[in-house]
Amino acid sequence: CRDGVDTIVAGDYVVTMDESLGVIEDGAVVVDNGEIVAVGPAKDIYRDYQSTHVIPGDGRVVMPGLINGHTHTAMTLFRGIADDTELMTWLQNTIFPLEAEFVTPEFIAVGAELACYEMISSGTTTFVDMYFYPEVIAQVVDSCGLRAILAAPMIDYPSPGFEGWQDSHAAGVAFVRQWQGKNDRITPALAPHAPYTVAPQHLQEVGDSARELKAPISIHLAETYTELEQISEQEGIPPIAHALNRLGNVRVIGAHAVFAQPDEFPLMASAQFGAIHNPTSNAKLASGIAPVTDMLAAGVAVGLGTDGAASNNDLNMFEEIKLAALIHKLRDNSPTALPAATALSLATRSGAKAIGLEDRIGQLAPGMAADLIQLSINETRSLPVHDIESHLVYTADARDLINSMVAGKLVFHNGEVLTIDEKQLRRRVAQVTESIQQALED
Ligand SMILES: CSC[C@H]1O[C@@H](n2cnc3c(O)ncnc32)[C@H](O)[C@@H]1O
Ligand SMILES: [Zn+2]
Repeated sequence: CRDGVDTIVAGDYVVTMDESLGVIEDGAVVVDNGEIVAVGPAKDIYRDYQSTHVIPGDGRVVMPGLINGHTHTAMTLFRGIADDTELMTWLQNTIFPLEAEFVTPEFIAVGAELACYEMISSGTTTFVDMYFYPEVIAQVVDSCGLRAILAAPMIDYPSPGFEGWQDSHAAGVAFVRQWQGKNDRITPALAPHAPYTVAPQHLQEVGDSARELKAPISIHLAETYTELEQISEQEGIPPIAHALNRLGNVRVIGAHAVFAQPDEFPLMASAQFGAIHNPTSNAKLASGIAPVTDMLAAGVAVGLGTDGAASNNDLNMFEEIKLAALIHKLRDNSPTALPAATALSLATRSGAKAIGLEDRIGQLAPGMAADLIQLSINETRSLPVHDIESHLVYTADARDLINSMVAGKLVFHNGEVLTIDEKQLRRRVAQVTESIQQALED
């Protein structure tokens, strides 16, 4: 009997997302030193391990923490400020001007903490972000305990903190150098905004920098039909092929891929590429529905994201999982198009592959980081539970969250975010909101 492990987390079900372990009934997960050391039937775990910290499992399910593959954290402060327009109008007429006026390091500190609060309380344990002042976001992530890939924005146009390409590129490289190897939970990355805001030779420069730094890239790709038309006309090939050709052999996390073309799929599947599907944002901006089932069938790694809270308007991954499971049935005119298990995988195992962290997260198995969530399956409003995967996709939501753990440390317990001072956060959000509202009235 091995005693003294940090934590044992039990569940009526442990949904491992691991191919051989599958779903374990009456199971438990053993956590030590930030990692999972064993997963199995609870009776075996209690026979083999002891801990002073045992989280009981009656009426609960344990699963991998959710992975949000595409966010713009501090856009939480623009929630609901510009609804019901299409992407280019939304960006150019509203969002870019708002960002020019309001985005400062203090704005980012408040907005990013608000985003982390929301993600922690809705079961996300890892996210991939692309927003201004990533060094400020990194401090927030460091202290709130989440895991993140934080990508420094690069764009050819003036934007908060930058004149244009040269200084945004230099700042991105400096950010990666500053944060690489500093915190196990934080992977610094580079974020050329999109093929329509970053010139082809600049994409090539980012690719070179990313290779030199061994850093991943996050980029918006093929989000709208306008982008497909514009890039195809300018470059003679569609946006994803264009970006991957220019960026070269480097890990690329491509947000949206709504207009991914079938003849791009083989390249997407063979490159170090992941497509992040953002169903709510794509629906709200009327961009379209990404060909997720076709990409999966072609072997492309696909993850799931919310996008920023200004185009969603929240960061709740349970909504994305359910919406993905529903809209692909409609798109493909088939109820079996995206089964519950596949939808769950987009936010866990497949999502981890799409962002290049499949060796650390996305499954509950020995050797993986101890990033997991425990949800109630005993709420009267959602009884009974006949099929746990169906329950997690179509019925469960953030209200069911009981515990959330990242790298072996609890960040959420019984309705409380343990790593963020909620009262102080609310005061800071109120101050920024008032200043935005005042400026908009003037
Ligand atoms: C360069 S930092 C990120 C930049 O992207 C903007 N943005 C937010 N959502 C989207 C989207 O869906 N497509 C393209 N660009 C988006 C954000 O406002 C920042 O300016
Ligand atoms: Zn985005």
